[in-house]
This record gives sequence, structure tokens and C-alpha cells, in this order.
Amino acid sequence: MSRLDARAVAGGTSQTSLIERAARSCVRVIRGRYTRRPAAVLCGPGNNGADGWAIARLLRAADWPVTVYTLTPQKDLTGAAGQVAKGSGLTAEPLRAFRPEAAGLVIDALFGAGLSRPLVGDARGALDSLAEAAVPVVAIDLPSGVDGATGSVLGTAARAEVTVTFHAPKPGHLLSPGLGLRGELVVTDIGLPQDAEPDAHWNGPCLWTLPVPERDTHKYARGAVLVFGGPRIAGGAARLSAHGAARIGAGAVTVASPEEALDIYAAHLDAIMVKPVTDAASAKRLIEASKAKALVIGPGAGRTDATRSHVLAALETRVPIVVDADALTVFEDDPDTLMQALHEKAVLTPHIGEFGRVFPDIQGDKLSMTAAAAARAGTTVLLKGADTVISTPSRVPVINTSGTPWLATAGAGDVLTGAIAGLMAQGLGAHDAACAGAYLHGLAGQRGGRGVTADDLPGLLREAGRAVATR
Ligand SMILES: NC(=O)C1=CN([C@@H]2O[C@H](COP(=O)(O)OP(=O)(O)OC[C@H]3O[C@@H](n4cnc5c(N)ncnc54)[C@H](OP(=O)(O)O)[C@@H]3O)[C@@H](O)[C@H]2O)[C@@H](O)CC1
Ligand SMILES: Nc1ncnc2c1ncn2[C@@H]1O[C@H](COP(=O)(O)OP(=O)(O)O)[C@@H](O)[C@H]1O
Ligand SMILES: [K+]
Repeated sequence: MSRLDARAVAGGTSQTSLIERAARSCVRVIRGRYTRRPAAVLCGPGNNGADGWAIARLLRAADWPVTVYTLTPQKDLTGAAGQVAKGSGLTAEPLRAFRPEAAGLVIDALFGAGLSRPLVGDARGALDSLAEAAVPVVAIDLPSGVDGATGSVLGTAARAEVTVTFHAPKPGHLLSPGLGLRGELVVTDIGLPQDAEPDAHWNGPCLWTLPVPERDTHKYARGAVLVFGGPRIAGGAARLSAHGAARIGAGAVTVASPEEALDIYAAHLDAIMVKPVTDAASAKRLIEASKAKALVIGPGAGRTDATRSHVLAALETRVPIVVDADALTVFEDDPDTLMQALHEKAVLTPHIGEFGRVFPDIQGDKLSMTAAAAARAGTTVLLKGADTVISTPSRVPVINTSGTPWLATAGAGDVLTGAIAGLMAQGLGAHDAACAGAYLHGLAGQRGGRGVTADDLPGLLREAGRAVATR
């Protein structure tokens, strides 16, 4: 029984009435989306199976042709599953008799939150054949085989068209590969206690508020961002970050350019200012002179000693900063120096390759990895991907799923880096800026859709920000 179930039961709600509410909510979803058709309900030995039996009873009462397939022989069922099966008046077939092609809809109620080991035997056989079949699947709580805590697949799992879960999404609904297997996610309220802290939040505008400029503001009060640029050959990355910062609302954005690349930056930038930087001391002077409220370092910076010394100089000023790409990679041989220099107003934005360079010993599922990295860094770590995880010490981690595979395009991450800095410059803390930045960046990608490029993203970020701010 889950923590929440146990608390609800302790609070006076019986397990069977929770199951009944859960089943009714599932049947509402099923009947709202599918016309009456032969349904196969696959039931496991625990409460997920109990939900399945109750759903089968309710569908039968609504005149649907229903066949229940049970993993555990019906006479051997115990606990809630045994009780609900008995009360259903239905007789089940053994799971090994299940043939997906005979059904018009499959209800997957084999395992949910209690999955504890990889699937084998009849359960594995049934789900393997279901995964191959074209029949629509509604998963109860989770696609069976998906680990609710991590999104990983234990053995096998069949892709669902719809997953109905209760109370709140679980990490397994938001993290790959669970994210890609659960189809549409419908969250229903079955009266579980609202006060429990979740394992993770699903990123969205209710978690943060976008900054709005004061009426009598000026460009520096709107937030100034300084972006460290790199050599001529790689200047695009820093420009993308700079545009990301500006289009998310920063009032003044400057690129700090090495002397040899000044002309290139100047030729490519209009609203963005360009200033020279030579060494660590000049970097610090420029941070002050540009009135920067947030810094960006890493995109296109180059894997050089200069980058390394600029990172350390920038961190010494304790101005909020996003550390990305090359600024992470230059510490590959000596991550401890970076860890010691970091402060709580820094955001690290690695993709999984960069993550491995700075946190080589941290492994496991994405949620735990990001949490361990944030604890070590003492600040916010945002680990990118289709499922982006944002973790900050002593905050509930956040999983971002806005976005589209079209965002897997060169330079997209550079725009995200700038967007986060742009939000920090406008006053958001590291955690909120990382969450809001990731959400709007994903939304921008969705708006761009097929063929979107990193060049399109700053303009789309502006639209995404406007859409969220006026909601
Ligand atoms: N608050 C809520 O969200 C509510 C939740 N509700 C529902 O309860 C579900 C959770 O129920 P649950 O805790 O009984 O776990 P469940 O997923 O049925 O599996 C446990 C059983 O499977 C077995 N088993 C595990 N792995 C196995 C394997 N690989 N191969 C074979 N067997 C395996 C395990 O055996 P054991 O590990 O003990 O040997 C045990 O017998 C939840 O997902 C939701 O649907 C609603 O009813 C009401 C409100
Ligand atoms: N399949 C995907 N679905 C959604 N977002 C994705 C996907 N792949 C990548 N992204 C997003 O695109 C961006 C890519 O960033 P990154 O890996 O740093 O690339 P680059 O270095 O080329 O900018 C990240 O924000 C990431 O979360
Ligand atoms: K299930």
C-alpha cells in the first residue's frame, strides 16, 4: 500500500472505497473516450488488479462485453483484489489465455505503484504480445512494467493510449521511457489527502510567477545580462544565449567577447551590446560595468584555460550565473574546483554527456542523479532531455515535459541557458528561473514544431512568455 493510501485509510477511508472511487474515475475516462466494444481487463494480484476487477464490474454493468484475465488464479487472490473479485460476480480466464487481437480495448491493471521486480512468465508474455498488437490500451495508474518512481521499464511494458492515475502524476509518468509509454495522462481526484509532499512536481506556471516590469522601470532595472562569448568560429552559441535572455524580458544584454572576435559579434548583433574581455580581472570589471544581474558562461566558450579562469572569476562575484556546456567540460579533470567555487545563485545546465564529465561517479535514475548532483554542487542543477529534471537542495524536484523532439536541434540548449539567465536578471531565484525557463523553452519548441531551429527559438520564447503571462 502506498504512503498516500495508508494515510487515507488511516484517516477513515477504507481501501475498498478508494478502489471503488478509482475504478469509477477510470470508467468515466474510458466511456468518455471509447465506444462500447469487447474489453479485456488484465488483473494483477495487488490493488492495481483490484482496480481492474472493479472496472470490469462497472463496464459489465454498462453493458460492455468484458473478459477478465488474471495472473493469479481467482481462487488464490487475497486482500483487496480477492475481495473485489469476489464481489464482482465475474469469472476470470487465466492471463496466459489472453490474445490482444480478440479485444477492442485492453485495460492494463496488472501492476501499478507496487511493481517491485522485473516482469517474467505469464505477465511478461501478455505484455509482450500487447506491445506488438494494434489494440488501444488504457493503463490503470501506470503502464504495467513502468516503475512509478523512476520511469524505467522493469522487463517489459506496453504503450498505452491513455493512462489514468489518481491524485497526482508520479515521476514514472514524467521521466523517459515511462513518459513515452503512458500516452495521454489523466489525473483524477479520488479524495486522497492533499497535504502530502510529492516526490516531484510536474513543471508548469503554477509553480512560479513570471516577472513583470514596474511602470517606472528602466533598462537596467529590467535586468542586465552579461554573456561570455567565445572564439570567432563558435560565436553563434553565445549569440543564441544573448537573444534568449533578451526575448525572455531582460532589459540590457551584453556579450563579452575576446578581442579577436569583437568584429564578428558586432556585425551580428544589434540590440545586444558587445564589449571586449581579456583576462579574469577584466571579466570582473566588465561584470560590474555592465551592471549585470545575471551571467551566462559556457555556450561556445571554448574548452580553454581562459574559459576556466572566467568561470572562477565570475563565480567569485556571486552574481547569479548559468554555467553550461564548455564551462562545465573544462572542469572534467578537476570537478572539485568547480564544486567549491559554486554558490547558491548558480544554475548548472548540463546535458547527460556534460553531466557525466562533472559528476562522473553519480549514476542511477535521472531524478536521483540530479538530486545527488544538486546536493554536491550546493545549488540548482538542471539535467536536460525530453524529460528535464531540475533539482535544488531542500526543494521538491521538478520535472519538465513541455517540449517536442524537434527541440533536439543544435543550439537549442544555448537559448535555454540565456532564458534562465534572463529570468534571474529579472529577479527570479535560481530554482524558479530554471523551472520557468525550461517550461517556456519547451513551449517555444512546441510552437515552432517541425523544422524549428535554435535561431527561431528566441522569437518563439517571446510568444511563449506572452501566452503564459496573460493566462
Ligand atoms: N493512492 C493511490 O494512488 C491509490 C492506488 N490504488 C491502486 O493501488 C495500486 C497499488 O497497489 P499495490 O500497492 O497493491 O501494488 P500493485 O501495483 O497492485 O502490485 C503489487 C502486487 O504485485 C506483486 N508484484 C510486484 N511486482 C511483481 C512482478 N514483477 N511480478 C509479479 N508480481 C509482482 C506484488 O507481490 P510481492 O512483491 O508482494 O511479492 C503484489 O502482490 C496503485 O497502482 C493503484 O492502481 C487505488 O486502488 C486507490 C488509491
Ligand atoms: N527529445 C526531446 N524532447 C524534448 N526536448 C528535447 C529533446 N531533446 C532535446 N531537447 C531539449 O533541447 C535542448 C537541447 O540542448 P543541448 O543538448 O544542450 O543541445 P545544444 O548543445 O545543441 O544546444 C534541451 O533544452 C533539451 O531539453
Ligand atoms: K497498470
